[in-house]
Amino acid sequence: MEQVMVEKLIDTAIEQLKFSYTPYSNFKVGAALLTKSGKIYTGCNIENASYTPTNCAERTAFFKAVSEGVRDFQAICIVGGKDGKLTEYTAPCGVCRQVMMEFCNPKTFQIILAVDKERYEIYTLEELMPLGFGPLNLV
Ligand SMILES: O=c1ccn([C@H]2C[C@H](O)[C@@H](CO)O2)c(=O)[nH]1
Ligand SMILES: [Zn+2]
Repeated sequence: MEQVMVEKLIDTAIEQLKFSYTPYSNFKVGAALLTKSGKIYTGCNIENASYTPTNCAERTAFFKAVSEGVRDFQAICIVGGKDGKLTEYTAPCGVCRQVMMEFCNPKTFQIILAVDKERYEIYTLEELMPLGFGPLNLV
């Protein structure tokens, strides 16, 4: 992916931190999900007083896209930190990795973990979900 697109995804993910609803953990996460046609779906984490209904930023972005009929995913950028302070990489939780397995090609889907535009790492889904279980296993 071109550097300019990586930077746009990082900026977009950081912008979402302001929408993050986290009265319980104060851990704010933002996501920017890029489709193959170049559209970006955004997401933030949304917590709940009953805790388990909490939705991660990544799944918010995926479900927004899928609910609009869009499933041609290319990459996702994730940023996060306590009180919204970005000091370390925030990697997707296991549930979000499983949702990615449902809709993305593990060999090509790119996961960008970022702190800022100068500090980021890019992984494939396969690297973060080795031996994952997905739709092809049911064929
Ligand atoms: O990759 C991650 C990891 C955690 N969270 C959220 C869930 C919860 O609101 C808070 C603390 O786990 O961070 C995400 O949105 N994405
Ligand atoms: Zn998650």
